[in-house]
Amino acid sequence: MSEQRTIPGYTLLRPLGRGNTSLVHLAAADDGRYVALKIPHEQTLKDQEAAERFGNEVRLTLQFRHPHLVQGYAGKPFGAQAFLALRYYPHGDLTEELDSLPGSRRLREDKALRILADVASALTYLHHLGAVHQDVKPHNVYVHEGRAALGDMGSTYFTAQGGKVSGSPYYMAPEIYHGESSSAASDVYSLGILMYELLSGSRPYTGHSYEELMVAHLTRFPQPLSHLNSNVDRRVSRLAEQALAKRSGERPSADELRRALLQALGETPEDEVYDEAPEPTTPEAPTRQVGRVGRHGPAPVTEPPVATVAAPQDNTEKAGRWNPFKRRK
Ligand SMILES: Nc1ncnc2c1ncn2[C@@H]1O[C@H](COP(=O)(O)OP(=O)(O)OP(=O)(O)O)[C@@H](O)[C@H]1O
Repeated sequence: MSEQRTIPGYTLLRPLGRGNTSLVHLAAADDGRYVALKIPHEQTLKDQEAAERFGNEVRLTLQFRHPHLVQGYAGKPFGAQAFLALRYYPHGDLTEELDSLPGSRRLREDKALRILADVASALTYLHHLGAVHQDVKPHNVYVHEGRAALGDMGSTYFTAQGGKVSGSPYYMAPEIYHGESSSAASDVYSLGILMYELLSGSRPYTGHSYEELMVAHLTRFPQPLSHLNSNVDRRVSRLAEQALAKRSGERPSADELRRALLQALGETPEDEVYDEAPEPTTPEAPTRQVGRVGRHGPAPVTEPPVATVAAPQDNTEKAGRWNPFKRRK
């Protein structure tokens, strides 16, 4: 059991949560720092696809560096002592925060706008690097003192290298349901769903099955956000609608959303500046510089991110048709 494994250099203090892939503990590192220590389940290590997904998460989390991505401190992508040490967020993920709200799941506008602007900033960075996240949803957003960070790089890949298409059905763009590849625009669609959810208190599309959700995403149009919440800035409301355009080419970029959200907060959006900031990642391996992109630029990595593979139409599971409803929360 992963619960019984120990990771050298860390003292496990208490469990924080359990996901499909791993168990996460609050742990004290030997240097005194508290971390969220992700340890893959035994089952994850035995299953090649799941193990690669975890390895991908470790490598990309350590490679990327941005104030609104969950920071990785150290990790080991594969093997019996695979782990990922992350910045610890005492309030857990955003789903937990929304669930704990009294009454509705609606955040105060300024708080929601700030979280959304931060996630849009993280996506702007990833898209700038040519990567797609593929799993933007509250479960993968962590908030501390009002500022948000996007986590879970397990499904992330560089579009130039190709990768396995996936997503969570409540947040998945129409073209993904059609079996097309993920893109920056499909991340923007997921961000559009998150905008609706945080600013109106409910998701725009609901359903009890994968098929019902697919029909909703492909054929329905939600009410304008400003009708559901009169406090929402009309430009933000219009952009949220555009982010949910059925055709990917009609959606705004993550950066346009970031700018609109910051303007709605009364701030003057600045260009994101990316300069080089390499730092060691996995201690045990030589490093290779991937690119020069930023103050929030990626750290060196040991090898290319996982993620080769399956063309979208080949994404079949054992039972036949690919059905991410089974896998993702
Ligand atoms: N950095 C963190 N700080 C605090 N709590 C965390 C952190 N990372 C994860 N957790 C807690 O652990 C839970 C499980 O984490 P997560 O969902 O990332 O696991 P996973 O198995 O890798 O994911 P998945 O189910 O998508 O495969 C989260 O829901 C959250 O409660």
